[in-house]
Amino acid sequence: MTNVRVKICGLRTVEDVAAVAAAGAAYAGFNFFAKSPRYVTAEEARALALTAPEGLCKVALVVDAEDALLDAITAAVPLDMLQLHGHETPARVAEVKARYGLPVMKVIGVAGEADLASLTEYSLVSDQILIDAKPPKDAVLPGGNGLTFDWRLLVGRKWLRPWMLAGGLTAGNVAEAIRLTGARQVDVASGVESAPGVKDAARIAEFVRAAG
Ligand SMILES: O=C(O)c1ccccc1N[C@@H]1O[C@H](COP(=O)(O)O)[C@@H](O)[C@H]1O
Repeated sequence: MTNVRVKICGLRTVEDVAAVAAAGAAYAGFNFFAKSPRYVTAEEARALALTAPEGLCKVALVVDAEDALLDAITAAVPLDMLQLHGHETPARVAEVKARYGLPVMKVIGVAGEADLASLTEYSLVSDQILIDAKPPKDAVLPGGNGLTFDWRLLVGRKWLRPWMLAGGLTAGNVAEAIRLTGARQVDVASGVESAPGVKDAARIAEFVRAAG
């Protein structure tokens, strides 16, 4: 385990989970957004989650999910956290947290200073905050696009909750992102893949090393 806690998101195979655990990442993310190349069904995620070693935090990524989907996911998959990656309001975040009894990480998409304004309000109802690049208006995916944002926006900031940095991180830029922002946790999806949705064990190991 490195000092900086790493989340590898969008795992689809047993080998992915093993690679994430072997590399020393702290979080393993399963993606339940159907349009994503990283999508897994609740049954697939259950099979993967059952192979995760104790201590690896298993996170379900959902986008504006209704209760029916969350009910199905939480019933099937042994989870440690929910990642809300859509337009969930603070009230919806609070509702999800209360209904499922799991820690909730709300995602804030950032393109400029103004996007940080909602962070305090979301911090009051979330256990963690994930700060990601805001997707382009015409993007199919609300995340996982391999896009960075201006990390200087985060310099010197303090928030009420633990937070994670995401958006276009790779083994080549993660150390600089951490140095600039002071992030103690980072998240990556596309930056450790050989093709969309295909994780690469060597890139995962390299990313975790570079973040450490
Ligand atoms: O990865 C996806 O396909 C995805 C789909 C829908 C919402 C979020 C998604 N991924 C999350 O996006 C960020 C950054 O991804 P990347 O490293 O820039 O590819 C990360 O938090 C993923 O969890």
